[in-house]
Amino acid sequence: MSRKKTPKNKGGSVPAASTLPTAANRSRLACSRTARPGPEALPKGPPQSGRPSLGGTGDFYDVAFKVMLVGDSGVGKTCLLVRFKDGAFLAGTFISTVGIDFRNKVLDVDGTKVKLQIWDTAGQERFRSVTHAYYRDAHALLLLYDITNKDSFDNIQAWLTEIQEYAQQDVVLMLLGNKVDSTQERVVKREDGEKLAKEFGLPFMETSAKTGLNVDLAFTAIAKELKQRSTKVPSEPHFRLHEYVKREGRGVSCCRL
Ligand SMILES: Nc1nc2c(ncn2[C@@H]2O[C@H](COP(=O)(O)OP(=O)(O)OP(=O)(O)O)[C@@H](O)[C@H]2O)c(=O)[nH]1
Ligand SMILES: [Mg+2]
Repeated sequence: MSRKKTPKNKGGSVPAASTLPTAANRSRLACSRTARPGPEALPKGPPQSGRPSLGGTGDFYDVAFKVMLVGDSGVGKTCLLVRFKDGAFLAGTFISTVGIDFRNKVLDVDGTKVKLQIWDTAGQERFRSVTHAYYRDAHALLLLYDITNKDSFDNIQAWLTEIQEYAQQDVVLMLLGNKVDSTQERVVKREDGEKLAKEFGLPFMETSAKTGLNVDLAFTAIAKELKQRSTKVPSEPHFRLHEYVKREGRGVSCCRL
């Protein structure tokens, strides 16, 4: 497998650099405190499918995939991405994402460099039409709710309907119950999350962008699944996403908070 390198500050042929948020806007992507790009900085259209020529940071990679973070406003999508990309949690005033933005991260999956282009969408209703356009090119979706916010959990079914309507049929989907560090404020039981996930046949984990619990695991699991789907090496043992997540996912009681 030949290894690709995307030039710095230059998108690959697809999507065109002009359709992507600028580097300046990307650097402003941060959880809670940072300013978000205004509507004028939004990509003009959805990125086209095609790999491995995604816009990038200059990292070498073998295969590349687009992952989207979706869910109600305030569930912690931006924080989850910042935790995964930078290993940080910036508590403070909540600044809602405007439109859509992305970050890249390359993971080593059993010797294969897997590049994830992770799209952080705005949960607010008024940006739905913008984000809908991006669903069809997504290879994977992380659907989040907030364990301290019942509405965000109740809205998961509506999100699934939306996903069914706009995403590819074979999109890899995972349900995440975020903010598991907030034990006092919990209103959605872990079992309820598990039950819902089972009902829809989804892998499920509880996460915390604040402590980092299961954050790397969620993205790694997605990367493993996507890599397997794209490379299909017969000698490699079959990767089973549900089992992996169940086996590797850690409960809140076992971890530092
Ligand atoms: N305790 C706790 N707070 C979190 C966690 N993740 C996010 N938050 C807080 O929740 C608020 C919303 O987080 P964001 O990541 O900006 O939410 P979002 O889903 O990106 O929201 P939109 O951009 O409006 O769609 C912020 O105040 C964060 O500090 C978490 O894991 N634990
Ligand atoms: Mg956000």
